[in-house]
Amino acid sequence: VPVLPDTQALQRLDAAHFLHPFTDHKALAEKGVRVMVRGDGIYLWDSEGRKVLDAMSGLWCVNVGYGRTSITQAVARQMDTLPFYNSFFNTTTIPAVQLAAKLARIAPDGFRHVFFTGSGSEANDTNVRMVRRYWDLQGQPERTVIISRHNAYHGSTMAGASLGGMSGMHVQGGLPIPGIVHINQPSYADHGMGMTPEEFGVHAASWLEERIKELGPDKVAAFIGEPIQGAGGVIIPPVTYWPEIRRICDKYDILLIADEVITGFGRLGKWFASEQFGIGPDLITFAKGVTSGYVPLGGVLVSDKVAQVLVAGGDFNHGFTYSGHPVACAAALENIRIIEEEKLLEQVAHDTAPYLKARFASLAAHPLVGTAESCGFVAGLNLVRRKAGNVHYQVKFDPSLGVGMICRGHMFDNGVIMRAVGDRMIIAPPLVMTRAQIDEMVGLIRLCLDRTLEDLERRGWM
Ligand SMILES: Cc1ncc(COP(=O)(O)O)c(CNc2cccc(C(=O)O)c2)c1O
Repeated sequence: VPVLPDTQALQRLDAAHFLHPFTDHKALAEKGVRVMVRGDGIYLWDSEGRKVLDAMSGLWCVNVGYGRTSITQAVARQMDTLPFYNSFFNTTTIPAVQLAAKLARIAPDGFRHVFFTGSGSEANDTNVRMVRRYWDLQGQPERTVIISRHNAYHGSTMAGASLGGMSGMHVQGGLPIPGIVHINQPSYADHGMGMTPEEFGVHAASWLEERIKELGPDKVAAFIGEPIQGAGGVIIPPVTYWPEIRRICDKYDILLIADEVITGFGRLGKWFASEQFGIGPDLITFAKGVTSGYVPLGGVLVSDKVAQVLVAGGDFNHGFTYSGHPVACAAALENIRIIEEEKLLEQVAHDTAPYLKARFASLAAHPLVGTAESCGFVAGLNLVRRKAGNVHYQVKFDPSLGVGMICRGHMFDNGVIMRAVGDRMIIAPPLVMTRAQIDEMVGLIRLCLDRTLEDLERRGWM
């Protein structure tokens, strides 16, 4: 039996030296950080030997599951041969070339070029500079504004956080940077009262046209959106939304960026979600699932429409030390090979995502659950004080009660990891999950919902 590390010693060192992302460090130091030690398949073990089902795939990213030694071997081989070389100054490396060619093959039609970065945020920063360069080369340099949505998540760099619509991020650091504006999000539950979902999808897309007219079409460079909003709480737009967005972008000749950092690489049963949502993007952001998180990698798939202008325009003065990092690209190549060899796209699309949909939807019967929806291997439910057949008449908890975080605490204590966004509980499980494991996960979630209900009743909040 492996010797368990000294958790307390690690917690003390962590509290003394490690500034975590999006974290209240005083609160964390009091509670003590949880030290994750090992992963295998869909399970994780912490430094106390506790096993937990990782229904969040790390951070939406471990698509092929933990413990893939073939990725380890591919990475080790590349590290032994050439651990790093850059793609500046007319040089390249074999894995970077092979991955670029592979991505061109699996990308939607009309995408034959890729710009590599180290993360999704850097990929969205690349998008901002690329679309502005595109319009400059097109003789319309005043087209600089990018429109995004409230409650979107596009990263944490200055441009990534500005493209995002999280007010809690904007108030820290004087964001958004100039030239980035937001329209409302296509959340039927929050804004669709009195309309059918289909009517609402068209209505929500009309907010884009309104904003374009306000700004002046000749000032707008691009619109960016996640096919489904992830970190915003799994907001699945009505089917009429994206085709209408595409129509409006075409009408005003505005570039369309699909941020597929979460939805890419099989999470919705296809390499990319853009096709099934009818987005027809000009640029596609990717990261996370491209390597299943084993090594950091991100990038932008660039359509022929944009690439030909960029290539004809001479130097594009942008890029990063790790753009096309050979070890990250080697990890991605093996990750993609696993997805292909195990036919994970087909398995998710035709077997396990439909199964997950039915099992997850059964949670809507729970007294605490308002709605429970899924799209591929992303799913979200909302915790409500009073259920109602119509989502607009459900009674929410006072957000200050932090019911979502209470529920998440019960999840971890009972061996499953879910993400809480306000009072919405989210899963994005590894694509390798079997039907039996889906049953196990949904059973654990139901148990935790019961524990949460008991907890809230004890507090007198129901
Ligand atoms: C759609 C989207 N776009 C860009 C990014 C930024 O990628 P990087 O983090 O690699 O720079 C993301 C990342 N998404 C993300 C990152 C961190 C936390 C959570 C959460 O749900 O708590 C979500 C994302 O979800």
